[in-house]
Amino acid sequence: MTDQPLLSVDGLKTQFYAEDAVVRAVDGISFDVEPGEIVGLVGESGAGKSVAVRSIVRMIASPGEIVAGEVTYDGLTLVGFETDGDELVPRSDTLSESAIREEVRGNEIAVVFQDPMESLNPVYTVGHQVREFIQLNRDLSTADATSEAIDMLRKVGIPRPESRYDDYPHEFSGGMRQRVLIAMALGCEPRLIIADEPTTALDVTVEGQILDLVADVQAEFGTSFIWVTHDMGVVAEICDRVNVMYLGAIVERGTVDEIFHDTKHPYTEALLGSIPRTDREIETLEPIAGTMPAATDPPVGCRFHTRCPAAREACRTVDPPAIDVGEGSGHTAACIKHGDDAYEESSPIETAATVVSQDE
Ligand SMILES: Nc1ncnc2c1ncn2[C@@H]1O[C@H](COP(=O)(O)OP(=O)(O)OP(=O)(O)O)[C@@H](O)[C@H]1O
Ligand code: NI
Repeated sequence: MTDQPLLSVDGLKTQFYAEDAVVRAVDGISFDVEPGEIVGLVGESGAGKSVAVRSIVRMIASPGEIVAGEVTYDGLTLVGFETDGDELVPRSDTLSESAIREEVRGNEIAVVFQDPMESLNPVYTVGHQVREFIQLNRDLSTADATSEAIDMLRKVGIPRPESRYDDYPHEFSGGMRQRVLIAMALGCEPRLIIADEPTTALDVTVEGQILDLVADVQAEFGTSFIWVTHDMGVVAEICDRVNVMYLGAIVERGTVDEIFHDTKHPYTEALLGSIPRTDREIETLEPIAGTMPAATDPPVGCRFHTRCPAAREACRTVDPPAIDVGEGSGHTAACIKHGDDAYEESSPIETAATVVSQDE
């Protein structure tokens, strides 16, 4: 492909500073989003998904800080650093926070966060906010924007949108508020929508409706999406490509087909095994052994080795790079099982996963 990616994330690192520890929430992730594609970001709770997408649009508040990496969107530098002596400092071409707020967020990139109240103003009616948001981003008369707002509210499954238009956010349930945010995002026709688990709180019927709507929008406008979820079922339904995240890092990346049918990373495998799928018996579901270590103190070597069923001695020392495991398709796995002699030559170690299976 000669096309430039719409969004490019390279080596992004974001940390939080606690009293006596540094939380390495996002620890050097890289991925691209091509025009018109839906990219999944999937992983367990605490993997760093929300911090990653917030970093992309520079919505990290103190005590958090983006400390390294680059994010470019359509030629604009959203995050960029250069060295100054032995320090990394923001590069001069990096957009200011106000420029990102005014020129990028909303009209170019719409963001749907996990908590809808973060984005809704309690003192204005829902309809007013949706209409204003649409008008801010599209050249529509108030009358046209009002009917567009009502139309979008209907499309995301809000019953009687004409009368709900004049209700305030607190008169909506959490699920309804989440749908309002999705309506806002879709209604302003951005080129990229970043959605952070927007359907997790909704029931499966509504979730299905919204995923269908996303597919329609994608087909009609060629909109790109980053879809954050911990649900592999959602990934299978709407994503083109997937990034699997564990403890601040992307451990496997590939097309949906590669991730599901040619799984290369033991974490992805465990994740798939722990989640209900229509093609598996419920009885075969197994939770991922052990718990994710704290992001203040990620394991040395491979960050997944403490829970990995396939871990060997070498996994304690080698921090695995993303290894190309496809045939030039971009399928990568950060696991030394694939093509590192050190793995072959070292012996299996006891981990949360192997101890559990011995107990059975
Ligand atoms: N404001 C904060 N201060 C300190 N640590 C934080 C803050 N926000 C997030 N973290 C830490 O960053 C890490 C990643 O959190 P994040 O919310 O990105 O995970 P997630 O993958 O989105 O999880 P979930 O699926 O539960 O939403 C966690 O260890 C979390 O505790
Ligand atoms: Ni999150």
